[in-house]
Amino acid sequence: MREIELEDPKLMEEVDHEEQNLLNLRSKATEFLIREEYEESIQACSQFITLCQDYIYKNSPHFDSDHFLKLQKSICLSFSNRAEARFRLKEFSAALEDCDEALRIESTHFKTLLCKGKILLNLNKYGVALECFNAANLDPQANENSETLNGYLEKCKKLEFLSRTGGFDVSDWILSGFRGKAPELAEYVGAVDIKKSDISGRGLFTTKNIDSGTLLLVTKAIAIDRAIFPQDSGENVQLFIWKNFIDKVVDSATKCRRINSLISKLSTGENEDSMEVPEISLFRPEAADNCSFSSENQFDLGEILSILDVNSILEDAISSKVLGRNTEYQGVGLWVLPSFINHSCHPNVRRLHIGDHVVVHASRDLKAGEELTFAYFDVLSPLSNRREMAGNWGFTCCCKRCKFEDGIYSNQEMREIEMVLGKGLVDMGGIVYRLEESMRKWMVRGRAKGYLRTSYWLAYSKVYESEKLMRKWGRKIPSIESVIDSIVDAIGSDERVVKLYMEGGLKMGVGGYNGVVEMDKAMKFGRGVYGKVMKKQAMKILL
Ligand SMILES: C[S@@+](CC[C@H](N)C(=O)[O-])C[C@H]1O[C@@H](n2cnc3c(N)ncnc32)[C@H](O)[C@@H]1O
Repeated sequence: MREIELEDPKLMEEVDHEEQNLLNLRSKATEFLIREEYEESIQACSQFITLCQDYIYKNSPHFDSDHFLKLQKSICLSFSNRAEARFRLKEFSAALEDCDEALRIESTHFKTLLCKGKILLNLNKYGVALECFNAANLDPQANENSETLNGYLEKCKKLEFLSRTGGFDVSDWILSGFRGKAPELAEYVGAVDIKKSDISGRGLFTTKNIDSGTLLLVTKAIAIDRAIFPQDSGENVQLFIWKNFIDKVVDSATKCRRINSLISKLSTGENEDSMEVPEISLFRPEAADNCSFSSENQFDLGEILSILDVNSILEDAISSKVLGRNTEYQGVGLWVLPSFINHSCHPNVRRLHIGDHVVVHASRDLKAGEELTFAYFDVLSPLSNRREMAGNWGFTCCCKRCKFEDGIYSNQEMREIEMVLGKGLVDMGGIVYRLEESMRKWMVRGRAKGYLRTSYWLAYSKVYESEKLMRKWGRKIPSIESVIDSIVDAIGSDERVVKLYMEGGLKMGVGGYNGVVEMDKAMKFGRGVYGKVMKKQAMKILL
C-alpha cells in the first residue's frame, strides 16, 4: 500500500485531485441515468465503484471516519444507480446483486430498497417486494416520495393478495367493452402439481376435486410477441413475429437467472420420459431464488429453439380465448408452468389470455389426481385430421377418445360416412342421421357417443344451424340439447359449442333465454370457456 502523508500539501493536492476526478465520474454516471442512457450509466458507475474502492483501499488509514463514510456512501449510491439502470434494461439478476451490494453498505438505503422492491415486483415476488417497500417507508426520504412509494405499496399488496387467492375479477373491464388497459393480474398456482405423466414425460395434475370454470393457474409470459397484420400477409408475418419472440426469450434468459433456470426445466422434445420432474414450488411466485448460474443452465441457442418449438403457445389457438384484443392480432408467447400441460383429444382445461398473462381454468368437472390436458389443435374434427395435426406436433395421440375411434374405424359404415363427408356438398342431415343410426346399432353409449359426435361436429353444427335442414331432419335426429350435452361431456366447454347452444336455443326455443334452467346451463358452459372469474352480467355479454 502506498504510504502518504496527508499533511504534506503536495500529497494533499494529489488526493484532492483524485477525489475530484471520482466526484466528476459519479456525476457523469448520474447524468447518464437521468438522460436514460443506461448502458453508459452502468459503465460510468462500474468505473466509479472500482476506482473508489481502490482509492479507499490505498488511502483509508489516513481518513477520518466521516471521510471514510462519505466515500462508502458514494459507492452505495453508485451500486444503487447501477441497479436502477440494469433494472431498466431488464437485467434483473445483476440489478438485484447491485442492490444487495448497496444494502450491505447501508441496510436502509431508501433508493436501493425502492429499486429492489421494483425488481422483485417485476419477478412476481410480491411478498419480498412488499418487505422492501415497507422498509423504505420507514426512511425519512419516504415523505418526499410518498406518492410513488404508496403506489408501489398498494400495487404490491393487491398482487400479493391475488397471488394467494386467485380472486381477480375482470367483469368491469368486460362490461366497459374492454376499454383501457387490461386489469392487473398476479401469478397464481392453484390446486395443481407436476408429476410423471402416462401421456408423455411430465404433466400437470389436479390435487383436489374441482368443478368446471375453477381457476388453476395465472402465469405471466416469459416473453411474448404480437402484431396486427393484414389478413393475407401469410407466412412472412409469422416468421417475423417468431424471430422477435426468440430474441426476447434469449434476452430474458440471458439477463435473469430465475428465467434461465425455469426455461431449462422445459422439454426439448427429446427423451421427455427421462426428464426430471421439477417441484411445483419452484414456480410459485414466492419461490426462493436459489438458482446458481452454473454452466448446466446456460443452454445454447439450438436448445432454446427446441424448447420454444415444443412449448410456445399461440394466443389465438383453438383452446384459448383472447380477452379484449383485436382478432387480427397474431401473438406467440412462452408461459412456463402451462408448458407442462399435455394434449388430449378430450381435454379438460382451457386458457384465457389477458394482457401478458395466461389464465388456465377447468373446462369441465375434474377429479383429484386427474391430469390436466389442453387441446393443442382443433379436436372438433375426425380422427384422421387429428392424427395429421398431432403428427405436425411430432407425436401420436393415444388418448381414450383416439383409441375408441381407432377401434370404430375398422367398421365399413364408418369409412363410408367419412368418404361421403370428404366429398363435401352433401346433405349434412343425412350424415348425422346415418351416424346416429350406426351408433344405435353398435350400441355406442355414454361418453363414447360424445366422442363421435364431436368428431363430426361440422355435420351436426351445420344441421342445427339451418332451419331448413332442421325442418327436414329435426324429428329423426336427437335434440340439439342432448347433442351439445354429450359434446361438452366429451371435450369440455368450447366456444363454438356454447355459441350453437345459445343461437340454437334462441332459434328453436331450446336452451335459450326462456327458461331459468337453460340459462343456468349456459352459464355453466360459459364458465368452462371463460372461467368463473366474472359477474353474471359480464358472462352474459361474452355469451
Ligand atoms: C408442452 S410439452 C408438454 C409437457 C411435456 N410432456 C413435458 O414433459 O415437459 C409438449 C410435448 O409433450 C408431448 N405430448 C404432449 N401431449 C402428448 C400426447 N397426447 N401424446 C404424446 N405426446 C404428447 C410431446 O412431446 C409434445 O411435444
